[in-house]
Amino acid sequence: MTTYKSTHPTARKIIVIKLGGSTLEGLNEAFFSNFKKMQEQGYDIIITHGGGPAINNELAKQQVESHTLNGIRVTNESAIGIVASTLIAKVNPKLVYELNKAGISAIGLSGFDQLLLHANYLDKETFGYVGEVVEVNTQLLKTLLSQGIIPVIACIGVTMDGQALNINGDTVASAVALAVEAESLLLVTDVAGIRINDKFQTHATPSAIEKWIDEGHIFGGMIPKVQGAIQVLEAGVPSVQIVNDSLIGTNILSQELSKVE
Ligand SMILES: Nc1ncnc2c1ncn2[C@@H]1O[C@H](COP(=O)(O)OP(=O)(O)O)[C@@H](O)[C@H]1O
Ligand SMILES: CC(=O)N[C@@H](CCC(=O)OP(=O)(O)O)C(=O)O
Repeated sequence: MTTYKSTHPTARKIIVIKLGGSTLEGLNEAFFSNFKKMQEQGYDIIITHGGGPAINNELAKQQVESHTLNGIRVTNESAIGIVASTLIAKVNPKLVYELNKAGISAIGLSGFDQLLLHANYLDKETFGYVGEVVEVNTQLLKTLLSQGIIPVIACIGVTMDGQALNINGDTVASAVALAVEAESLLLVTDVAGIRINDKFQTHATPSAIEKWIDEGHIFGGMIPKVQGAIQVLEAGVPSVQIVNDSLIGTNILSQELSKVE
């Protein structure tokens, strides 16, 4: 079993919460009040977000083609500008506004801010302008957290020569959770966790997840979620959950729970 040993200098533990684009329109003050409770319980919160539906709308409006491969958007030269401007100039400020209105001190960021998400091309031939995270500027995040400010991160990375790259929101959430040695990663989406044969799973192990992907029970946007979840769990983040906006969902466990009679 992997043991988790934090080298984080502050006593407060960090929860990384990823808000899926599928959920952003429906979030309300009741949901945001969960964040206040977490802060009162002594947790620092970092929010990352996607924006798949907003990006789809904008691409359609501008008649730019895009498709996904295993939940990752193949992003051509015309699409990257639209993806970046939708996430950074529309989705991110709207969410930051809602948070501040709900009394939560939040600041909007993308990978460009103090090289927050330094990225390289994932595989330019296959995916185009899609990134993988090379390094997260954890110092910037910790500085904001120490002031009681919640960083709200749009999933756009930047190369060393200033090219914006599209990174899946779940991948960014996992990279940030790993980098800050989070206590917990919450992936908030539009379903109550992983559903297999019409049954939502309360827990899932990496081996079961791999089987479900192979059998086609897990597909599309759920793939980067479970892959990120397994990666961070194996690297020592103690708790990873895929949940809906009532925070009901699947706990991803590093190994099978022993059966309770
Ligand atoms: N086994 C599964 N259980 C639940 N949802 C699944 C599963 N496989 C694929 N999905 C799909 O994944 C979607 C969530 O991913 P996505 O649309 O990318 O959401 P988000 O915008 O929150 O990242 C669900 O709405 C569902 O259509
Ligand atoms: C490379 C890649 O797939 N990027 C995603 C980024 C947005 C995202 O992840 O949005 P959700 O949270 O709604 O899934 C995209 O272009 O849709």
